[in-house]
Amino acid sequence: MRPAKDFFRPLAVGAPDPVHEVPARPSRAIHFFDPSNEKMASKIPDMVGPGSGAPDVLLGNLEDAVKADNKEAARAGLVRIAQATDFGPTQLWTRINALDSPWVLDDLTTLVTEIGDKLDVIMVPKVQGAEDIHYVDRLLAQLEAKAGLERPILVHAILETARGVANIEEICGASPRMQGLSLGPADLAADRRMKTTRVGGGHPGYLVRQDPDPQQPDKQRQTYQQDLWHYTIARMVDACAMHGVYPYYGPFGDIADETACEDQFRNAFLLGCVGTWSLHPKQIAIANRVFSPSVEDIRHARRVVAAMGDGTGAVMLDGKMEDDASLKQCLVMVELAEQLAAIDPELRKQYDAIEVDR
Ligand SMILES: CC(=O)SCCNC(=O)CCNC(=O)[C@H](O)C(C)(C)COP(=O)(O)OP(=O)(O)OC[C@H]1O[C@@H](n2cnc3c(N)ncnc32)[C@H](O)[C@@H]1OP(=O)(O)O
Ligand SMILES: O=CC(=O)O
Ligand SMILES: [Mg+2]
Repeated sequence: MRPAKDFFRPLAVGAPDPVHEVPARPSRAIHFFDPSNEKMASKIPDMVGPGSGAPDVLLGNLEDAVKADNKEAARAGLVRIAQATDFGPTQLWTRINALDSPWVLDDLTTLVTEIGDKLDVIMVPKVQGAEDIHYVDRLLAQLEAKAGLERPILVHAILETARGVANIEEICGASPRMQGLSLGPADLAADRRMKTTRVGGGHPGYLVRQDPDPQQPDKQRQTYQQDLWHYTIARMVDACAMHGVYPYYGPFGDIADETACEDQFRNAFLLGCVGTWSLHPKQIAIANRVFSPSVEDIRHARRVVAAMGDGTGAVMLDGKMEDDASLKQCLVMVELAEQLAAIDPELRKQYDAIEVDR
């Protein structure tokens, strides 16, 4: 661990100063694309915001899902797209190859020196502990200095190994570059020897069953499917909140099952995640819908804010007690709505039309 006095010092001479607080930029949908897939790549310039259908983040993926033979083409494709595109309010992220792969060094050196001024966040897969973040941190500082960048590129870790989960707090606090964490349910399931073969989502076998009725022992008992990812997401949310970084759900691989995708995203939103991945264009609308507070929630939150006056004491609203703590819950919603309204004109219209009565 670096001592506190050195934590915010640049790790290379000439590198930009680290940020002291991670900027709270909306990132409801982190939309993955394969820059080596020409058809997919050709759609990216038209997916840039502002606009309600746009993802908040476009992510050029270089790791899993890109064929080994296409790794170099993907890297070069991302450089081409980034140089040719004005991303406006949309963030540009990339997912580099794993730190033990033969491609990652070239990913970092090429991307930072060629398009470092366009890249907001680098997603690092299969992070095992703080040592992985320290490696990337120093290398990025050296490359930023070489490229003459004026702002630091942030780092996002994917949580997809048991060791990564065990080291979650030290990963979140490893560097001022840490922007957030995503759940990697496919790799994590494999690493933990879980028995689901799905990419995210539930499993019908993971359930609890209603107790037997002693009066009717043969009666069919209700079962309730449980969320396989609850424990991991809850840990992520706490570790991220503790370190002032942001938690995200990850991939939902059953592209056809939009209902279950929405449910999984909503569970993550309710628990504290700020966004999720979108693998297919139709998942963008789901993510944008789920990770934007509803008009009803914002109306209620604003009513509580208005009713609470100076923010202390207790009041009754619609038969329910509101106080300093519930006011803080409501302010989380109101602040998120303000950030989203700044980049999403349709949401702004909806939130602006809310009338607040006592
Ligand atoms: C476990 C993990 O690591 S998850 C993260 C890694 N995985 C990924 O990044 C996967 C990204 N997504 C994909 O590769 C694809 O969406 C697939 C393979 C899931 C499905 O692809 P397809 O079968 O081509 O989907 P589909 O036929 O519905 O595509 C419809 C259109 O959307 C385009 N499209 C599909 N996915 C994307 C995307 N992610 N971004 C932009 N456009 C896309 C297709 O090119 C197609 O264009 P067309 O209408 O001009 O023909
Ligand atoms: O990279 C994502 C995963 O689920 O694995
Ligand atoms: Mg993975």
